[in-house]
Order: sequence, then C-alpha cells, then structure tokens
Amino acid sequence: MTMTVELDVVVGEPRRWALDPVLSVEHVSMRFGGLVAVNDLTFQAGRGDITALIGPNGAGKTTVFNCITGFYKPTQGMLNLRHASGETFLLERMPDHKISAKARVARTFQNIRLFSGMTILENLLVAQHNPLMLASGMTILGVLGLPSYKRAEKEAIEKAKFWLEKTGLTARADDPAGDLPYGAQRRLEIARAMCTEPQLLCLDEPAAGLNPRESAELNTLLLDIRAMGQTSLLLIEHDMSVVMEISDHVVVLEYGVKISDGTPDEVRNDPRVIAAYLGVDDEEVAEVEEVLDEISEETAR
Ligand SMILES: Nc1ncnc2c1ncn2[C@@H]1O[C@H](COP(=O)(O)OP(=O)(O)OP(=O)(O)O)[C@@H](O)[C@H]1O
Repeated sequence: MTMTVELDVVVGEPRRWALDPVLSVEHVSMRFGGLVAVNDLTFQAGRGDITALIGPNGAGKTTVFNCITGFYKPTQGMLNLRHASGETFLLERMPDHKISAKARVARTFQNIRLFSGMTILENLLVAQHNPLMLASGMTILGVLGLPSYKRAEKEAIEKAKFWLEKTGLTARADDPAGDLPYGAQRRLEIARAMCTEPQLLCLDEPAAGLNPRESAELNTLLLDIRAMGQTSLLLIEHDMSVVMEISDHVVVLEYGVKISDGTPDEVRNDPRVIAAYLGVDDEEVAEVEEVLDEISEETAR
C-alpha cells in the first residue's frame, strides 16, 4: 500500500504532519448522483495536531467528516487511521460502530446531540457504556456482582469527574444537560466524546453560536486536549479566529477540491484561499481580513 507524502514546496522535505499522520486521506471522492461533493481529496492530519478543515459553504467539509466516521462510504479512495501503537485501520471498509469502538474516532455534530433529559454526569457515564458492558460479561449477575464491573464503574466515574473538572461543569453535574447554557452544552459534548478516549476527535463547527467568552473557553479546552497528547483533533470551523489561533495545520476545500494545505500562516496568505473567501458573504470576508490584519500586526511587532 503506497501513501502520498506531502512535501514542503520550498525545501522538498515531508511536511511535519506527513511524518507521523494519525489520519491519511488518500484520493477520496464522494459523489451523490451527478454531484461531486468531494473530488480526489488527499491530506494528512498529524498525530497530536489540531488540524482544521475550512472552506466556504457547500465545500464538502461535512461530507469528509461523514466519510471518516463511516456515515458515508466514499465512492473512491482510502482513509487510513493509525494509532500511536502502530495499529492501522482502513476506515472506508469499516462499519461506523467499529470506527468509534475499534479505530477510536469520536465526533461531535453541528447541532448539539446530548441526552438533554439526563444529567450531565449521566451523559458522561452513558458515553462509557461499551467498557462497562464488557466488564459485566454482558450479564445482569455481572452488573450486580463481578469485581471487574465494580472496577470499571469506578474508573468510569473517575473519568467523568476528570472531564467535568476540565470543562468547568462539576458544580452542574446533577443538572439536566438541557438546562445548560449553549456554550456549556458544546463543552459537555466534547467532554462526552473525550470519555471514549479517542485517538482522533472530529469536531463539526464547535464554535458555532458561541459568544467571544465561550469561544475563548473552547480554545482553551481544545489546546488542553492537545497538550494531554493522547488525542489528535480535526475540526471544521467557520470562525477564523479559532482556526488561526489554535490550529497547527489548515486544509482548505472549495467545491470539493483541496485548494490549499499548510500552516495557518501559509494558508492565510494563499491567494487561492483569499479568492475562495471573497466568493462568500461580506461578513465572512471582513472577518478573514480582520484576522489577517491582526496577525500581520502581531508578526510585525
Ligand atoms: N446526502 C447528500 N445527498 C446529496 N447531496 C449532498 C448530500 N450531502 C451533501 N451533499 C451536497 O454536497 C455538497 C457538500 O456539502 P457539505 O455539507 O459536505 O458541505 P460543507 O462544506 O460541510 O458546507 P457547510 O459549511 O455549509 O456545512 C453540497 O453541495 C451538498 O448539497
């Protein structure tokens, strides 16, 4: 099996994220009838990196996520997920439940999907259903008496407590998830995904609808997850301040085709990216330009 390794255009050496990719997307295409939503897409997400997938509306970003998480089977191409242990998984050949349980890919959605009637703690415990059921031996007697179940239950509670702390939700642990403000619900979704100890966490527009304070809290949480070193992050995001502030690597799509791929600095100066964004609404262009100006000023200082 040959892999495409991206080279630095200037020095001709492999890009940093190509040296140890957690995810290699190889020539992936996704067609819906006559519409090519993703066209021959190749990129790598580096282990331990925050990789952002950006592009105007309809560029194919969610379709890529759906291919990675098994919701769609790509029409063509390969999606290779490699654990830190070296174990590899061809995601395009796996059903979605195995992609989450075995390949350990977790995901959050554009629209929050919590169990809103359950408490915050319960949401975090339900996420750990798989290891708990295994420890029970899949029997009611196991649930009632097996020491392995008691141990797994204790670990699940410890893990939930850890993520409650990290997301600032400890004081609300017993409240229904649906009672949380929007930004806190977004953090809870991430906490729930992290309770499954993913190798790759895919976040679909995590900053959508957040106010500036909530957006800053989200950045801190995502940088914290990266610093822990166990989980690599892949995010779709329209909020350019989030993308530019926390990403190590940015991949840009337009009409299903990759038009740029590099560090935030490289991508923001790429004329193809600027042109693609000039094709979208004024508000977003102004936002891109504002962020570019801010970063240029900071660099000049
Ligand atoms: N199940 C589907 N059937 C038909 N067309 C689809 C399907 N899913 C996506 N598409 C089309 O594929 C293209 C890419 O859509 P996608 O949702 O992946 O874009 P996106 O970059 O995530 O957009 P946005 O930023 O608006 O969420 C669009 O033209 C969309 O209408």
